[in-house]
Amino acid sequence: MGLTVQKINKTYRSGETTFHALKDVTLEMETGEIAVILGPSGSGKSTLLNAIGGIDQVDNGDISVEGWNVASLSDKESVNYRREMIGFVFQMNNLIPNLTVYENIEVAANISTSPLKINDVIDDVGLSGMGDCFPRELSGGQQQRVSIARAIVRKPKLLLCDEPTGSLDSVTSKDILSLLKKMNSNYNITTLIITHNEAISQMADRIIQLKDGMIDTVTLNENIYPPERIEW
Ligand SMILES: Nc1ncnc2c1ncn2[C@@H]1O[C@H](COP(=O)(O)OP(=O)(O)OP(=O)(O)O)[C@@H](O)[C@H]1O
Repeated sequence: MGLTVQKINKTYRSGETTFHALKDVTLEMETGEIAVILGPSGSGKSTLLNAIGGIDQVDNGDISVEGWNVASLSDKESVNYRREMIGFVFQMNNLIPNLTVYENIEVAANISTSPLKINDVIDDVGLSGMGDCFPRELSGGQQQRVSIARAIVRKPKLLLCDEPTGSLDSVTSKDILSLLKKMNSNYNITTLIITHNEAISQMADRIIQLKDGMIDTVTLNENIYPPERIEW
């Protein structure tokens, strides 16, 4: 079933002015794919991701994610949709500073009916033995690993990443992208990554270029590189 977005429009209004942030955006992804959304600042990348993630409503059009009709969910249904279907990873990891690594992941696990085992996820993201650490004791890359663990523990079907390597150096970025690739393969999670960094598109099955709120191009990538071999 995957993901289908059909002719969605989103306008922001403030006072007299209206800004058309998404214009007839149509795209699709198959289950288990990795797609990258590229585009200049202000082209609508986050608006699109937030609409797909059920954080923000669109004006019209359809969004379907593994059978959920996202554009027509009530507030309560969209809470369930996000809880059952979506994992988010942001540039700023938003970890809770006075909770340990284990507890940060536990908070997310507790809102799921059948989460993964927290210690297994800690191992999966390469933080074995660090469950008792506090975020301030970790590097930026390790903190981002915790936020990926927090997203994964609820077994989402769709992982939405907004500039997941935006504050990391190139070596650490590749590590984080490798981890996202591993999670994508291990759990068959459809993965959508927003980035400013065109190099990241080398690891994606599908490259979506946005321009002025519209889809500029969609390219199916035939030469996929593992993240560690990306030319930065
Ligand atoms: N809440 C809002 N109210 C008014 N305008 C908004 C709002 N959110 C976004 N916009 C506008 O919509 C356009 C698209 O914003 P969006 O954040 O989706 O772009 P982006 O491609 O993700 O940019 P960036 O790469 O800088 O994060 C921008 O021009 C932005 O100013």
